Amino acid sequence: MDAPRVDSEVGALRTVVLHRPGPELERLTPRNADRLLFDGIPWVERAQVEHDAFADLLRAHGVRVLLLGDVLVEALASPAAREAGIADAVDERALGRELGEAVRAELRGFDDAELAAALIGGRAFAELGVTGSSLVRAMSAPHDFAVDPLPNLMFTRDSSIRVGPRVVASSMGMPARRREASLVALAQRHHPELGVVAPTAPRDPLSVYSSDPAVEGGDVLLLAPGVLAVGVGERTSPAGAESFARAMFADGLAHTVLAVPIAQRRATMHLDTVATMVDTDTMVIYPGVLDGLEAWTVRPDGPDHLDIRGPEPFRPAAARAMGIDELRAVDTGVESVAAEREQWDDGNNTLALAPGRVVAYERNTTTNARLGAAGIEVLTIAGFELGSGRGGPRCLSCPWERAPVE
Ligand SMILES: NC(=[NH2+])NCCC[C@H](N)C(=O)O
Repeated sequence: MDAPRVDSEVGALRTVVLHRPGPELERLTPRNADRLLFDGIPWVERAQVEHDAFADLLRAHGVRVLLLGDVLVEALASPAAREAGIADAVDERALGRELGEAVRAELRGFDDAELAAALIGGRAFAELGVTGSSLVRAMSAPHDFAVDPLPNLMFTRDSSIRVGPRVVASSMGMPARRREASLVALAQRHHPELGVVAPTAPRDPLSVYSSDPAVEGGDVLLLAPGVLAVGVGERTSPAGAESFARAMFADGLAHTVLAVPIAQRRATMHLDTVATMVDTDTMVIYPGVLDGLEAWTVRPDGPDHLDIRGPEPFRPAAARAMGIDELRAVDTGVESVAAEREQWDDGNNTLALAPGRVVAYERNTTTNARLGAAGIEVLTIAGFELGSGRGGPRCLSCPWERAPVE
């Protein structure tokens, strides 16, 4: 059987990985929300209702939805996966060696479902049975975390990146999200059906590798087969973009990478917060950056050498790399206050189900109306609670298979 592939942002979506938010969101408090990258305290049950509606909409359009929580439990049937997950979750630098070992021992006693819940939802000291002499334990409040929760796991876009048949485990820029990438990679690698093989041989048709300098999936757009745009800003560093580009070139997965500088701000944490593909030749781009967006065009030039040119305006550079006359941008209202409000609420963060058909948050009425006027079919979901972590339909989904675009 051929490996599933993703070669574009818009080819008909066949399979997608989502994560239904759960108890990990109940960990958020006003005291820790900033550190855990949330702007509000979500109502968890409502977030689940919204997420279920999103998954149902995708299923109604013929998309197979894989839920990360289920995938993880199945993967944890492997003893090696259990041990790797536990090793990753227990930070000896925070707990010390003795307490770390005690927490590991307790986690080893959990069944697969309990362990998955602990790896995702974290564990407070009060919820663990570990006793014994530990200064860390003695000096910690009962609700302090012995194992950190992963409330951003539902933003599956960021923690792994599928390009062609390859799955790249991201190297997360934010400390609060570092463990997500290894947990997701573990779930994928050990899952009997997803069956992604070991990370060792980079030229295997299917493999997972992570590039050490930071690169997060929300920054990576597959503009066209062989053409990637990589946002460089708060999450992805220039070194991350470069090592990602080199890996893509070495494995023949891209011929051009456009490095796109974006402001290092919360509102523009990833490239996909300001621009996403809505059709083979059309993007929705936040008007506040539309004219200023630039790109460095990076191409391979011999085995180790890179040909780097720029910076120049993004759209013509992208069009040239994609081999089209023009990369259209949907006009969502030049510099209007509505555009700024809706950018904050992920109005530009659409998920394409097929060329010209996207999922968007219903609240972004101005942006959605402009998309409709430009001939794009917009399917909407509620995102009042889901959006409190700042992420829209694209962030909430990791495409696992898309049909080729014509
Ligand atoms: N691809 C995206 N835009 N993802 C949004 C991630 C939101 C998440 N709370 C974070 O700050 O990391």
